[in-house]
Amino acid sequence: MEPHRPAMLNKFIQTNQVSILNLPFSGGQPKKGTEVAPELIEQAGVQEDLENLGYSVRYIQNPSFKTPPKIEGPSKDLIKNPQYVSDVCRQVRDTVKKELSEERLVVNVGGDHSLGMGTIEGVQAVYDDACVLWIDAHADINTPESSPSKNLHGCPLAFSLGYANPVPPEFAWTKRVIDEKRLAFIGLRDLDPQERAFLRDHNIAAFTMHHVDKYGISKVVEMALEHINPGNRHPVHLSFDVDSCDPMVAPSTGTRVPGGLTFREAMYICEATAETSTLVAVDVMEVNPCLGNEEDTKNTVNLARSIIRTSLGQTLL
Ligand SMILES: NC(=[NH2+])NCCC[C@H](N)C(=O)O
Ligand SMILES: [Mn+2]
Ligand SMILES: [Mn+2]
Repeated sequence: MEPHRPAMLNKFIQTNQVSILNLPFSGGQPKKGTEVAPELIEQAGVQEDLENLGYSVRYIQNPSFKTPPKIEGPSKDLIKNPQYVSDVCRQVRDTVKKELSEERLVVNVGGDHSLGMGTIEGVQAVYDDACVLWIDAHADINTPESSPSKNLHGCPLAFSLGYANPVPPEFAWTKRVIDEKRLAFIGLRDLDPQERAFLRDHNIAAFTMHHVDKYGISKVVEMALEHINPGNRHPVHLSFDVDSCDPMVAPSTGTRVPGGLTFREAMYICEATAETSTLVAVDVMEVNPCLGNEEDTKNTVNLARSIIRTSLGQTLL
C-alpha cells in the first residue's frame, strides 16, 4: 500500500526506521496487568499505522520481563522489587541506546512507568542534551525514601536526576543524566509532599491541570517546549503516562486521578511535539488492560495507539 504521507523529516533521525520496544512489565507497582498491554497495543494495529506514515517498523519483544527472576523480599528501605525493576530497566537502557545509536526512532510500550529510568538513560546515552517532556498526573520524582507507597513507578525521575540519596545498591548503575532545565511536566494533579518540594526547589517547569485550564493546552505546550527546548535545538523524549488523561478517557490504568486531560488535549501534545521534528523517543506507559470492563480496555488501548501514531506525525488532515 502507498504511504499516504511520507515520514516527517526529523532533525536527528534521518532514516525512516522505528523500533518498537514491547516492555511487558508490572514490577514497579502492585497491580498485575500492565505486562499484557504491549501485545494488545501491538494487535490494535500500530505497525500498520506507522507504515502508513512511511516508516519501516521493527518490533523488539522482551517476553522475559513478564516474570520476576526470583521472589524477592523488600530491600531494607522497603521499596518493592528493587532487583527485578533494576534488571529490567538496565536492559531497557541498553536496547534504547542500541536502537537510537543505529538511527532508529524508539517507541517504548509499557509496562509501568518505572521503565522510565531505563528509557531516559538509554536516550541520554546517545543524546546527552535531549530534553524530557513528562506527561502524567504524577511527577514520579519520589526517592525510595520519600515514596509513601514504596512503588518504584513513582520514582524513575528521582534516579535520572540523581536525587536518591542514598541510592539503593540495586540502582548503583543509575546516574544523574538529565538537568532540571531539560525537564517539563504537563498534566500534574496528584503530588506527594517531597515531590512538590523537589519541583519548587529546583524550579522545574511543572504544568498542572490548573495551568491547562488557565492557559489552554496550546499555550501550555508552547511554554513547556520553549522552556526545555528553545529554538528546537535539542532532541525530545516524550514520556506519556496514560493516567495524565482523565479516567473517562483512560479508564484502564492503575492510579486514576479525576480531572485529567481530554483526548484532544492529549493528542494536541503529541501533534505539537511532532511538529518540532525533534522527537527521538516516545514512551507509552501504565495501560492496564486488566482494569475496567472490555470497553474501558478497548478505549485505553486505542488511546495508546493514537499517542504513538500522532507523536510520530499523523495529522487529522
Ligand atoms: N507512574 C505512576 N502511575 N505513578 C504513580 C505514583 C503515585 C505516587 N506518587 C507514588 O509514589 O506512589
Ligand atoms: Mn501517573
Ligand atoms: Mn507515571
